[in-house]
Amino acid sequence: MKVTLLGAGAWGTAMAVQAARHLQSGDVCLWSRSPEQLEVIQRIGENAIYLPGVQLPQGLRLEGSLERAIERLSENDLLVIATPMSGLSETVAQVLRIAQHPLNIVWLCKGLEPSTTLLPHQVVDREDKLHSHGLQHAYGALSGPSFAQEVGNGMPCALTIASKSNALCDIVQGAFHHGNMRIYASDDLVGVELGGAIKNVLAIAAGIGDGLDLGLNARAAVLTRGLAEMMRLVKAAGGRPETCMGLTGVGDLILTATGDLSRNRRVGLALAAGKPLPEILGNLGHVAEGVLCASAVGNLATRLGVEMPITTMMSEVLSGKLSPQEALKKLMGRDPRVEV
Ligand SMILES: NC(=O)C1=CN([C@@H]2O[C@H](COP(=O)(O)OP(=O)(O)OC[C@H]3O[C@@H](n4cnc5c(N)ncnc54)[C@H](O)[C@@H]3O)[C@@H](O)[C@H]2O)C=CC1
Ligand SMILES: O=C(CO)COP(=O)(O)O
Repeated sequence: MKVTLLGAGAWGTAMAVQAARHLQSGDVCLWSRSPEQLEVIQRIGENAIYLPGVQLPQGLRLEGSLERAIERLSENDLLVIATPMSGLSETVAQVLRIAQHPLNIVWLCKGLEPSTTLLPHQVVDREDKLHSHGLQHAYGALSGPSFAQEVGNGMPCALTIASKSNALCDIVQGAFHHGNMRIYASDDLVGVELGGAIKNVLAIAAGIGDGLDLGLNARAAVLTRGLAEMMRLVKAAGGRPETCMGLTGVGDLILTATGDLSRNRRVGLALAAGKPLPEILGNLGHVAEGVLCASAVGNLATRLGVEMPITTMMSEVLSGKLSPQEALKKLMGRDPRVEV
């Protein structure tokens, strides 16, 4: 089997390394839009900017031509889009324009499209209608609790592939389920993708709480009530609330909200320390998807008539309308209610 990954950030690189650990030399290809980045990776054998300290396997092929990266794949191979959410629509459109036969396509990004509040699979659907010129591609979202650095270092990890196509789930398992990685299958795209988007916003909230020294009780309250918000929105959007109890919901929420490797949690910690958001994002050097999708999650919730107080407060903090302290006061000042 051949695998091509598009996007050589932290996660694309780590997943390329994971696939290359057991596939044949030359079967895994990592594409980057930046020739300068590829030249450095080639020279030092490491993606030092995005995934420092992880030696890339000799057999991992680096590619600067998008056409070559796509055209090497047959109908039984796998294409992985590893860009942030902001690059998904443009990248999938390019792929569909180049494709000469049906492809198996999965994406790794977590978030919503800010201007439309569409989930990743809905963005892909839209692009498919515009650019697939009659080819029937198979699509899916691969998500779950996974810090790139740990996967790059070969540490144990479990993920979920969500797709309507069982054949695609098998292909994804064939590419990544080996060694220290397990891949579970699901058909709940809405539940899997909304969990991945919302947990990033909640990780910012948990980071703010920890940065303000609000204590472990507060952290448990944010995670539990945040999970309730996630389940409500998933249900209203047509997904299965029980998906939120799995890897891509509570699993990823625990990881991201409590693990200091999380970029989203680190944004929250820095906001609590009073740093301005542009400075925080400038220093991060990576994407923090929760910052970009908090207001889209809030807008979707409003449209579907779902109450999401923690998410809404995060959106107000991130847009500069409220300070973290003011948001806390508002949350704690809410009227008592039944726990649902
Ligand atoms: N880093 C992690 O541990 C994990 C990240 N993810 C998700 O994967 C996605 C990517 O995250 P990271 O790799 O960590 O981000 P990153 O910030 O480390 O790297 C992003 C990469 O994407 C490239 N890129 C951005 N826009 C692009 C476009 N339009 N076309 C081509 N390349 C483009 C950038 O040049 C950069 O190389 C995010 O949605 C993130 O939430 C999911 C699981 C784990
Ligand atoms: O999605 C992730 C872990 O599953 C990575 O989280 P951050 O983007 O917050 O680092």
